[in-house]
Amino acid sequence: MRRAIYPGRFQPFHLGHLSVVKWSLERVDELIILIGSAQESHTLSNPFTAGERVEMIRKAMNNEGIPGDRYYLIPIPDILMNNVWAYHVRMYVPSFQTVVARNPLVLRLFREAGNDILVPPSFQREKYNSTLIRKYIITGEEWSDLVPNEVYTFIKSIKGDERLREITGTDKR
Ligand SMILES: Nc1ncnc2c1ncn2[C@@H]1O[C@H](COP(=O)(O)OP(=O)(O)OP(=O)(O)O)[C@@H](O)[C@H]1O
Ligand SMILES: NC(=O)c1ccc[n+]([C@@H]2O[C@H](COP(=O)(O)O)[C@@H](O)[C@H]2O)c1
Repeated sequence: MRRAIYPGRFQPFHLGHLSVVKWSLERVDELIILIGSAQESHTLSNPFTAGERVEMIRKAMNNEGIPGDRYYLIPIPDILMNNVWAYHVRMYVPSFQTVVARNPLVLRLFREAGNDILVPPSFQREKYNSTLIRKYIITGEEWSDLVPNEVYTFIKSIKGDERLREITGTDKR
């Protein structure tokens, strides 16, 4: 049984992330989706709480028909010491052999800790990246086609778009 871990902040979870998840599940039996920077919320770079990210990802996975026994969703707060982060992560999650990532620091830290690495292809990264989506939410440009439908509906339902505009001072009220 091969289990991999896929770390990200998922602020928000977009169609590129979903493609990475599907790509990974074609190669491993189980995927641990590590929701990083779990302590962060209500900021420009990290508008959503860890719990909200759990919810939006699970809704997207359900809608895709990805069975719940093929993945874990585990939020983990950051720590100050990069050097021991991979070991910190190990403490919170089921055992894994492989790491799925494109983030160079994440790759470096897990490689040094002795893990195998799987680097997914870039799925239209110029379009599917959370920074751009957060920018579109703030400027009012269309972003619904960049995220799974359930993520869009969920963010609207918690007024996450209004939150982001409000904390950046671009809310019209
Ligand atoms: N479109 C994509 N195709 C392939 N990998 C991606 C894509 N978008 C993000 N990733 C990878 O998924 C992991 C988690 O990404 P992350 O949550 O930081 O998303 P992001 O879109 O890069 O967000 P941000 O712009 O806020 O940094 C990283 O390894 C990142 O390189
Ligand atoms: N020292 C640490 O706590 C440490 C080190 C490397 C990555 N991380 C986290 O892993 C996640 C990686 O995801 P991103 O690719 O979205 O940056 C982030 O939440 C990042 O903060 C944490």
